[in-house]
Amino acid sequence: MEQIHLLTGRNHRKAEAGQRNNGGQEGQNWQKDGNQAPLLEIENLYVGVGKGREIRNVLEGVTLPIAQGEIVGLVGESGCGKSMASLAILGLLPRGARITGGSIRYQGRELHSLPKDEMRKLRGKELSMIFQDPMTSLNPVLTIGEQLVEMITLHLGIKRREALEHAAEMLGKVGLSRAGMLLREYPHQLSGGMRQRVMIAIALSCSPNLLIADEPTTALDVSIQAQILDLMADFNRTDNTSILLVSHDLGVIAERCGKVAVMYAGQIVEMAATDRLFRSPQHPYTRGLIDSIPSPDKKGRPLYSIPGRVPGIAERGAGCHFAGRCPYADERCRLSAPPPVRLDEGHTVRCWAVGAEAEERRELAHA
Ligand SMILES: Nc1ncnc2c1ncn2[C@@H]1O[C@H](COP(=O)(O)OP(=O)(O)OP(=O)(O)O)[C@@H](O)[C@H]1O
Repeated sequence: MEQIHLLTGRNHRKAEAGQRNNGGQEGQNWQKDGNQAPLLEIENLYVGVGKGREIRNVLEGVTLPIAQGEIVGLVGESGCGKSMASLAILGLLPRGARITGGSIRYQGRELHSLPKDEMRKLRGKELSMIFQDPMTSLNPVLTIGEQLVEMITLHLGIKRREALEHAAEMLGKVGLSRAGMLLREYPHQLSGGMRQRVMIAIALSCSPNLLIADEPTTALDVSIQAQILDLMADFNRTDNTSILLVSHDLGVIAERCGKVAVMYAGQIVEMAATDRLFRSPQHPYTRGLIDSIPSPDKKGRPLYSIPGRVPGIAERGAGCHFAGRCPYADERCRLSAPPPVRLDEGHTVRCWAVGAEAEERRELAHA
C-alpha cells in the first residue's frame, strides 16, 4: 500500500497547491471552518436515460467525496456506471442521458446548474479527463503541438510562443523526449503508450485540480501501464492533483488509491480507505472482486469469477441489485433496496447483512 503512505504527507502542500491553481481566491471558499471540505462532492446523484415514464436510472444515489490531493479509485465490472459517473462530473453525459437528482459540487459550486460557458472554462483548466483510447480524444488531423497549444492558450491566456514552450515542457514532464519534433507530429505517428502520455500532457497542461482517468491504461501493455500510472502518481505528488482513477481492475486500484468506491449496477455499494477495504471488505460484491484478483498464491488454481453478470438498466428490480448473484441473498434483499449504512469513519456499505441492524437481527435469531 505504498500509495497510502504517499498520501499522508500531502495535506500540508494543499495550501500551496491551492494558491498555484486558483490564485488563492476560490480555494478559500471551500475550506469550511478551517477543515478541508472535499474538492468535489457528488451527493445522491441520479442519472437517467429515456423519456417520461420510460426513464431509467443509470446512476442511483451515487455519493462520492474527493478531497484535494486524494487519489480515489472507482471500480466495478463493465456496465456498472463508472463512465456515466465520470462524464456527469464534467457535464459531458451522452445525448439522452441527464442528471435527474442529487448534486455535484466543485469547491462548493453546483456544477450541474453552471451555465455552459462557465462549465467549458472549468473543463480542461480545473477539471480534466483522460480516456481509455487516446485515439478517440486526440484530433487525428492536428499535430500534437497544435492540440497542446490550443488547450494552453485557451485556458491560460498566454501567447502562442510561450504556449509552445509550455507544451514542450509538458511533453518532457510526461517522459517524452525530442519534444521539438513531437510537437510537429500527428497522433497516428506515435505508439499507443506515447499517445496516452500526450493525452496526460494535454490533460495536465493547465494544472487541473482534478484529473478523471477513465480506464487510462486498459488498452496498453503491462509495462507501459505501470509507467502511465507512475506518471499520474508523480503529478499527484508534485502538483497535489486529485485523481479519480476509474478501472474494472481492483488490483490496479489497490496499488494506487487511498480510497476506493466499489460500484455495482449504478450504485456505490461500498466505500472505504483502501487498506480497510482490503482488510475488511463487507459487501459480498467487494469480496467477490477481491477474490478475483490474480495473485502468486492463487497460481495453478482457476481464478474465481463472480457467477452471472451485471443486470442491465431495464433488468434492475426494486431490491438489492446484487441479489441475483449473491450467495447470501434472502427474500428481503430481493424485495427492498438496502440503504447505505455508515460503519465507521469513511466506510459505507449498502447491504442488508451489514451494520448494527443486521447484527441485532442475528443476535435475536441466535437468542
Ligand atoms: N448513451 C447511453 N444511453 C443509454 N444507456 C447507456 C448509454 N451509455 C451507457 N448506457 C448504459 O448505462 C449503464 C452504465 O454504463 P457505463 O458505460 O457508465 O458503465 P461502465 O461501468 O463505465 O462500463 P465500462 O467499464 O464497460 O466502460 C450500462 O447499463 C449501459 O448499458
